[in-house]
Amino acid sequence: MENQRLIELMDEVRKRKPLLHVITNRVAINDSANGALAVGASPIMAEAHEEVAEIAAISGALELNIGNLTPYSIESMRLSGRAANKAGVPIVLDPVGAGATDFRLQTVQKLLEELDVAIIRGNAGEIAALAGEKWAAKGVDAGDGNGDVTEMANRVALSWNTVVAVSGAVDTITDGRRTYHVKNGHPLFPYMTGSGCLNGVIQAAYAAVTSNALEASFAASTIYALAGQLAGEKCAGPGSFRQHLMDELYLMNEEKIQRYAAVEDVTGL
Ligand SMILES: Nc1ncnc2c1ncn2[C@@H]1O[C@H](COP(=O)(O)OP(=O)(O)O)[C@@H](O)[C@H]1O
Ligand SMILES: Cc1ncsc1CCOP(=O)(O)O
Ligand SMILES: [Mg+2]
Repeated sequence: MENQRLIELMDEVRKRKPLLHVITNRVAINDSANGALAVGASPIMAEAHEEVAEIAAISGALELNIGNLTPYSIESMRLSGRAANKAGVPIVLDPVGAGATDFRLQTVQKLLEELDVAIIRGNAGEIAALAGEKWAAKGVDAGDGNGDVTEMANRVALSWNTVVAVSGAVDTITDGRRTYHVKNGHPLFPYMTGSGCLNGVIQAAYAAVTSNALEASFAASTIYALAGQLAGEKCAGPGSFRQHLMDELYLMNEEKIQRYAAVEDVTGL
């Protein structure tokens, strides 16, 4: 995918300011809302059963994040997800900690069976859990494993007919046929809790402006990782990284993308 297309999509998000319906965990909720605003989207965090279907149906995209699951929030996800599917609103799912407990994994599998999900975004441990691979995930963190991340991502994408974005030092984005790597990023990212969750919200912002989920996910992954890279170069530790990340998302522009985006089409390699 050409850098020019990334830039067009970035401009489109800023121009259209899509409404994003986000159901997320209480750790990441504030940074997720601020990051959505920084890229030009308009977030609403809502999980009351009385209103979620209505909000999902009028949104540009719906993001479901299972970081703090409760029976109540699971029902919020089902109700909003069904309304989104009915209205043709794309859904992004972040399977936070899917490798940590059976409850999380089973909830994700049930959501995927019931809903048509455009993008699954997770770290390697979470995608390995969905692929049924052995992997030493560590709570909500990626942990360690020997599996081939690209192969696992392709498999998960094909089984659920979706796009999979695996984050890490290198991000892998695939629909099971075409696969991209994004090499931007910064080692401070894993020190900011909720940075993966915010990535998911930005995937939703881009999914709201194109019906091509693969290009949405690739653009969101690249712009987010690059913003983090530029933020990391300006700061000393996790506290100021968070502030600089918000600034760099807001300040992202054509020149930075043309100069620094480190992406590769690895299809068939
Ligand atoms: N070691 C790393 N080096 C550079 N960038 C990273 C590294 N780990 C994660 N990232 C970046 O951090 C962002 C959040 O991803 P990640 O930390 O994997 O999510 P999660 O918080 O869900 O585990 C992604 O954009 C990814 O590119
Ligand atoms: C620490 C924690 N515990 C439950 S959700 C959560 C946040 C996880 O965020 P991320 O996946 O973005 O690191
Ligand atoms: Mg995560």
